[in-house]
Amino acid sequence: MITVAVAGCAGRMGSAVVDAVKAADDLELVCGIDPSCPRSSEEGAYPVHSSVQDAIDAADFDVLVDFTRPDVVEGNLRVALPAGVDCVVGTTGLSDETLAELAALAPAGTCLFYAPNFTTGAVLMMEFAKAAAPYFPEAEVIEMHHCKKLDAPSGTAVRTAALISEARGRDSAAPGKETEIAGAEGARGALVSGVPVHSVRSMGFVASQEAVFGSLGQTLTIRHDSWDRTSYMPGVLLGIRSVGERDGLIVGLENFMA
Ligand SMILES: NC(=O)C1=CN([C@@H]2O[C@H](COP(=O)(O)OP(=O)(O)OC[C@H]3O[C@@H](n4cnc5c(N)ncnc54)[C@H](OP(=O)(O)O)[C@@H]3O)[C@@H](O)[C@H]2O)C=CC1
Ligand SMILES: O=C(O)C1=N[C@H](C(=O)O)C[C@H](O)C1
Repeated sequence: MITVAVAGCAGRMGSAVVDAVKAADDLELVCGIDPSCPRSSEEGAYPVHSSVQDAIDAADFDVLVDFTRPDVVEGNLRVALPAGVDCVVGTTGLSDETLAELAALAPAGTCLFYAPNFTTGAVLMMEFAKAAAPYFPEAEVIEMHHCKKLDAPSGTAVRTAALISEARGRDSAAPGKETEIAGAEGARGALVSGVPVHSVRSMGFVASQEAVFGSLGQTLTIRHDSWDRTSYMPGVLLGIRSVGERDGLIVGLENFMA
């Protein structure tokens, strides 16, 4: 049995993870961590703590899952990793440098696993974008999310841009040569790893992304949509089941996909 604590258990993702862990025969939900936690406390089915330190003081668990906030996750990991708790992190907004620094806080045998996106479809979308990148001089990323998302651009878009940039080894030719219209700066998006990234926030979306490639007389669009947060759960459970056998920093669900 793998024992699990879920940070952000009252949130959109955290509450779905709680349900998925409870439904899995080989996993045991030890507690949640969430200072607001209305849903969990009402249900009363499992203890909910207001900090990771309180959770560690109260009970042992093998894995901490974190779906909290970009301004909270680092503090949670600074407590959990030195205590030797394997961490499965979906919260976006941490830089590569910070992830490496946090992983170094953990004793040998402890794993920090971060996936900017836990859906198999988004992992494949990024792999296909990486494969296409060398063949197209232009590439741009458009990501579309629900209005309550706190960060922009999305973690998936940042990772996709980095993969495109690595695969083609040069910046896009497009941005920077246009005349900016006063009051409309930013129309060409944010340059991430040399790739323009555009963020849309609207009701109706959960999470969608297009990687748009262009060359002479042709475009290639690679698109992924998550229409429901259940799409992330198989990947999160795979991460929980896999981290115990791994060590150090691992970035990306592709590392565990067969
Ligand atoms: N990697 C992936 O596949 C995915 C990643 N995400 C990422 O996950 C993160 C969470 O997203 P989402 O579930 O939509 O956000 P929510 O705002 O719905 O959930 C976050 C929860 O964390 C709580 N929280 C705040 N501070 C703490 C703390 N110190 N300890 C524990 N919990 C805390 C929040 O409480 P309060 O509301 O009171 O602040 C809230 O209940 C985001 O960074 C998002 O980008 C989302 C979907 C998929
Ligand atoms: O906040 C979200 O909802 C999502 N966040 C992740 C990201 O920033 O890429 C993953 C997915 O896009 C949903």
